[in-house]
Amino acid sequence: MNLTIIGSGYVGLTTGTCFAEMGHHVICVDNNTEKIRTLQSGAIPIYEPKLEELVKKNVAVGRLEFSPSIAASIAESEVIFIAVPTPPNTDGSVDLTYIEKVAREIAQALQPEMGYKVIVDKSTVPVKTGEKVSQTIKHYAGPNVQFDIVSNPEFLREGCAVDDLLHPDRIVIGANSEQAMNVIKRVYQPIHAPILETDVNSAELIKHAANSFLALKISYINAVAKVCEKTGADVELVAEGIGMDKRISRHFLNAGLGYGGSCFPKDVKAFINISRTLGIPFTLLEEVEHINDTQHIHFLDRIRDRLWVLKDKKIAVWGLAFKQNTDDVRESIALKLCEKLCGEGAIVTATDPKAMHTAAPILNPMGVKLVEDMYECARDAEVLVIATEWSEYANADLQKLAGVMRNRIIFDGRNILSPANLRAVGFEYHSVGRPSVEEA
Ligand SMILES: NC(=O)c1ccc[n+]([C@@H]2O[C@H](COP(=O)([O-])OP(=O)(O)OC[C@H]3O[C@@H](n4cnc5c(N)ncnc54)[C@H](O)[C@@H]3O)[C@@H](O)[C@H]2O)c1
Ligand SMILES: O=c1ccn([C@@H]2O[C@H](COP(=O)(O)OP(=O)(O)O[C@H]3O[C@H](CO)[C@@H](O)[C@H](O)[C@H]3O)[C@@H](O)[C@H]2O)c(=O)[nH]1
Repeated sequence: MNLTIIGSGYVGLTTGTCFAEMGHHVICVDNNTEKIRTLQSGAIPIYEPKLEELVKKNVAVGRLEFSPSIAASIAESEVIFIAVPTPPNTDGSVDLTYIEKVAREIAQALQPEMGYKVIVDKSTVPVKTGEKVSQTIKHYAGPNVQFDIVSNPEFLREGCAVDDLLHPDRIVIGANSEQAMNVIKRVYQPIHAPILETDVNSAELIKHAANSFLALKISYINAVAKVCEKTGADVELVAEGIGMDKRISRHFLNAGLGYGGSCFPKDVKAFINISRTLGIPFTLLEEVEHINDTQHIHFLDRIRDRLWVLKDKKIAVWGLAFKQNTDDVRESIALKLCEKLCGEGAIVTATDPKAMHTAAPILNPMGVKLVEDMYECARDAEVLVIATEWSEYANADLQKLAGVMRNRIIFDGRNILSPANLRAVGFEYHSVGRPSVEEA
């Protein structure tokens, strides 16, 4: 099938590439001409495991192309996916100006002689956005243009997007016409996954409800972690114990510094706002957000309790990306922590295996020194803070680390190190919701 993806950012590029891998002919469009030039030159603007080789392979066989023009791409495509940003406004509502602009651009490009088109929203949008997109296209397109709107929310996780796209838990297709439903089912025909067929509104709501529920699990375990800290219980054992119940499951019960990234913070905010606008305040989600907003502050309080005054103390931070296996620092808790440490006058050095270039424009003005090598980053530090769950840090050479630090003190915000191993090397070790290993 011939597909166009409008928006060649994280979702557009990864889904477009995976659609090509599934055998479709895909044109990824973006209005950022610089990005399109980069992609056309063979470079990949984001770090995502397995993506580069798939892009190269599918470009080489002519299944994947990049274009700055919506109009030219739409003419050739049966299905048009929208994957543009839906960022938060200051009041938490969703900024839908990108979606509205694309709807107008599609409308202006559609011609009756092009035949029936399916326009699919892949961006995360408030319930009832599909209706607005449909009205907008009808309003701006000429008469006799035939199209349907479908909602097909995307559930990929950054860092494992390719596997998530090619082996998803489920595919949700929200369509109000059988014809549109059948077209999108053909798009996904090569994928072996259950398909949930819904109306457009339900599909849109599934995405916000799913992300908010996952965020709720994280805030829940982080709240439990605080109780563990006060009582000497171990949150890892508690998570295991509750997660063994299949109705709960162990997934997304990793206590830590809280959730970041381009999705959970904005989507929880959006769902709170959508519910409030509908006259049904979702106070449970307000608490989820509050727990997340205060989680890293509580962690910082614990560092301050240990060092007393942070001013002029050298603190090393391992991890800047919002999670492992990505160079994305959007809403990264690690950066918030760096900002607060700098704000108190600490001398902060930081490192990350992939996200130094994305973090640098934010951290350089704060005075954070970025150091490539993780051990050099920790040299002479009074405290090492682990802020992202990279496997490099989980597998750190503790003897080597002990040799470079001024004090052997670690604050592990992601619970990736083993207290027993740290005790053996003589580290003082503090983590989230687990008993500390005190100074030898
Ligand atoms: N990042 C994720 O992991 C993820 C996962 C699932 C869903 N989503 C949702 O997908 C949507 C896109 O997110 P993203 O992370 O890919 O954003 P992104 O910022 O990485 O990419 C969006 C792209 O759209 C382009 N764009 C904006 N306006 C355009 C226009 N008028 N014409 C053509 N291109 C245009 C931008 O230049 C950018 O390249 C959001 O709604 C997000 O919530 C994101
Ligand atoms: O048990 C956990 C799991 C995750 N996190 C944190 O939660 C954030 C988000 O992690 P993750 O969900 O793995 O990454 P995303 O790429 O943001 O993916 C989420 O957001 C996407 C965008 O909507 C959805 O498509 C995905 O299904 C959803 O998992 C990160 O800061 C993680 O460190 C925890 O603190 N504890």
